[in-house]
Amino acid sequence: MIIDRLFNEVEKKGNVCVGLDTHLDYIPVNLKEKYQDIDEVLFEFNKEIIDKTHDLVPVYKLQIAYYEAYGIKGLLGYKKTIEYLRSIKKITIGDIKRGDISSTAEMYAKAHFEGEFEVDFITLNPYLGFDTLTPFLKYIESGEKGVFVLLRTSNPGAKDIQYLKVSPKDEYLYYIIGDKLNEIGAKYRGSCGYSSIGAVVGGTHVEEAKEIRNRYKNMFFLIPGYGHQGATGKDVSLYLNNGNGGIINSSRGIITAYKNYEDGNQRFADYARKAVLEMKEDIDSERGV
Ligand SMILES: O=C(O)c1cc(=O)[nH]c(=O)n1[C@@H]1O[C@H](COP(=O)(O)O)[C@@H](O)[C@H]1O
Repeated sequence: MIIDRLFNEVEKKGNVCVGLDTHLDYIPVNLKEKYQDIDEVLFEFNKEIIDKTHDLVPVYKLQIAYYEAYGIKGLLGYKKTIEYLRSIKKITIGDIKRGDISSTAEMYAKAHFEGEFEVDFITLNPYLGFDTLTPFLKYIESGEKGVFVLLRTSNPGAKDIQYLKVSPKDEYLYYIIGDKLNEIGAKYRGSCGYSSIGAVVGGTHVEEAKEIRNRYKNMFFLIPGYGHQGATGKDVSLYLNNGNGGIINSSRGIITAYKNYEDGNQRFADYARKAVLEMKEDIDSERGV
């Protein structure tokens, strides 16, 4: 199952997920001048970073908005990047955060679990209801695919809706979502004990971290918020379980790290590697393995 593959990769390479949220402003001018088309610029930047980091990390996440924003050429850059990652056997997450009625969700599943944009995992937004997850289940059942469903996000506005207290137990809304995902996910557990239906839990809020980890023992977490949004190795480690059970995403903190150095424009991928190594060290010193 895909979740066993991810678990095993985390055992070997640690928890860092490189976020390829590639804004054109993040790309050094010298690289932009070298290529004519946006798809080439996006891909070549991503490829250099991938080539310098793939031995250190288990997984890459691409937030699709950064590619959609540049139209068809942008999406071509997305496609080329995921194809490259898959060709070198890296696990890919398409951060698409979709959620819609089931007939439409069926097409989202087809769009991102098959064809030109095929990835191993996608992110989903459950706020239209749990029936929106159904079209993805046949792919998860095949063992090849997995999802990370938004549970409690990293942004300050997470408190506006996700923290509303709801009946019958007067608990935060995100626990209602978590309990249901846990129930649906039980059918899709791999031999590692985790389900291919995972959850997104922002590392920026730590108050309930232990409770969330203990309540959802079989749920694998995608944990964003490290670095630019303020979460530290100590914060995100609270969501891990014996050093596994979660991957920690950093996007700007890795791909724009070069901007802090005088020779960064020429060596952006070296500085991405350095940022990954520092992040790994920070997490490894806290995760208790
Ligand atoms: O689903 C996500 O990945 C996600 C959920 C969340 O709660 N917060 C969050 O920041 N993200 C994504 O994680 C990435 C964070 O980027 P950086 O803040 O640059 O590391 C972006 O791609 C966000 O869209």
